Amino acid sequence: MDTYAGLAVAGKRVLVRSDLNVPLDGGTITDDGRIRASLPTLQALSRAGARVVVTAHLGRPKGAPDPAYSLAPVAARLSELLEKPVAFATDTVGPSAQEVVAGLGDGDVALLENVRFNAGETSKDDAERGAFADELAALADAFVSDGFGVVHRKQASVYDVAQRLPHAMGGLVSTEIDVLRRLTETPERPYVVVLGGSKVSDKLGVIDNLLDKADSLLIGGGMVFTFLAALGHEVGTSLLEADQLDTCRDYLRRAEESGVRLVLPTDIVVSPTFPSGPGPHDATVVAADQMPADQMGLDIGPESAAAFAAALAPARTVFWNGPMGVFEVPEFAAGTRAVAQALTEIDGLSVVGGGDSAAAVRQLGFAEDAFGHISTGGGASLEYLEGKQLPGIDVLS
Ligand SMILES: Nc1ncnc2c1ncn2[C@@H]1O[C@H](COP(=O)(O)OP(=O)(O)O)[C@@H](O)[C@H]1O
Ligand SMILES: O=C(OP(=O)(O)O)[C@H](O)COP(=O)(O)O
Repeated sequence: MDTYAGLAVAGKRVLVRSDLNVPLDGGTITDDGRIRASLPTLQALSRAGARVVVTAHLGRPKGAPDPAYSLAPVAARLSELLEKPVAFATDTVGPSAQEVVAGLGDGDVALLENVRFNAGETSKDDAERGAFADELAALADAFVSDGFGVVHRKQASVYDVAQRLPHAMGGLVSTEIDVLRRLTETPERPYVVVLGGSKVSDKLGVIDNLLDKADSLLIGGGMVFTFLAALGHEVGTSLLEADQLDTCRDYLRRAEESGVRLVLPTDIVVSPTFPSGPGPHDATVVAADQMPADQMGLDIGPESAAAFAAALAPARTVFWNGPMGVFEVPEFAAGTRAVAQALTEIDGLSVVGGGDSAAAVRQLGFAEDAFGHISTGGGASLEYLEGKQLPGIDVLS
């Protein structure tokens, strides 16, 4: 077979946008789930005789090279998992990329350096993004969009490049969409959505639409403190979106009016500083309306974890994005563990979405098949569930 999803790929240079945004500790990958999830598409293309050129991002560098966000460790892991060499270009579209792509034989795989080292990738200016997409497109004859975790981003390697090359949807994106569609069409009720994590400014907005769709919304992680502050409580040095207080008040009012349960934690695990380095770390449980001014909230407390588990027990459909606390550190992992455990016990469809949420359930020792589906995209899943148009999907049709 020399085609992939209807695209002629044999002997062609095929640019694949994957989401290889994995958690790193120093240069060590702490969870390679997203790399594993990218393999079937890359293997299928390679088997079909394509010259596979993978482009991806890591973290949020500021549009210029930054060694802390290099994809070099990812290239090494990708090579191990594919059991074949992966040529690594030390730039994204420059001389190294051009040389690496020119050196590929049929079936070979290369990875380009972090696409977000280029300001054009994430620019809001169409012309600047387009100019960078031109350079990316010049490296290939066709494009496969397989980075589900970024399909909600209107970025050059996701959106603009698809306008410049013959393109197809990758198998990972279509599998993810198939599962999520079940949650939007006829979710069995009660339908509970659990939100947490640290991308608060990105994800607070999704509550707007989810209030019309879910029966209960459970709020944990860094998302909590803007709500607590909106209720007039002290939140110390916790994550806070100070310009979203009115929005949170509006959500609380609408939830009350519409009968949707919007559940906030009643107790919080606090610490004087964000934990770094090996512990033990100072961790104290306080009431959510009595946080000390000089401490930060790093997990939901035990009473809240039990309440969240109880709210999840009758659910027939659950979507969860965003850890309940800084799960990477044992002192602040209990809330995330309790929610994960509750998801494994429901009688219905449980979906965990997001790079860190997926990493959390694996790191905390849960078997992947204990959940209905583990999605590689958190923000992307949430925006899909909201019913939003996703630029990276729309551009393919
Ligand atoms: N209270 C908190 N304060 C700061 N960071 C938090 C808090 N709770 C959770 N986090 C962090 O949120 C991160 C994951 O957030 P996010 O990227 O939104 O999730 P996902 O990748 O699953 O979509 C984790 O690294 C975790 O340590
Ligand atoms: O980690 C990701 O999303 P997620 O944390 O919502 O799962 C994706 O790689 C997208 O990254 P971005 O949110 O920096 O665009």
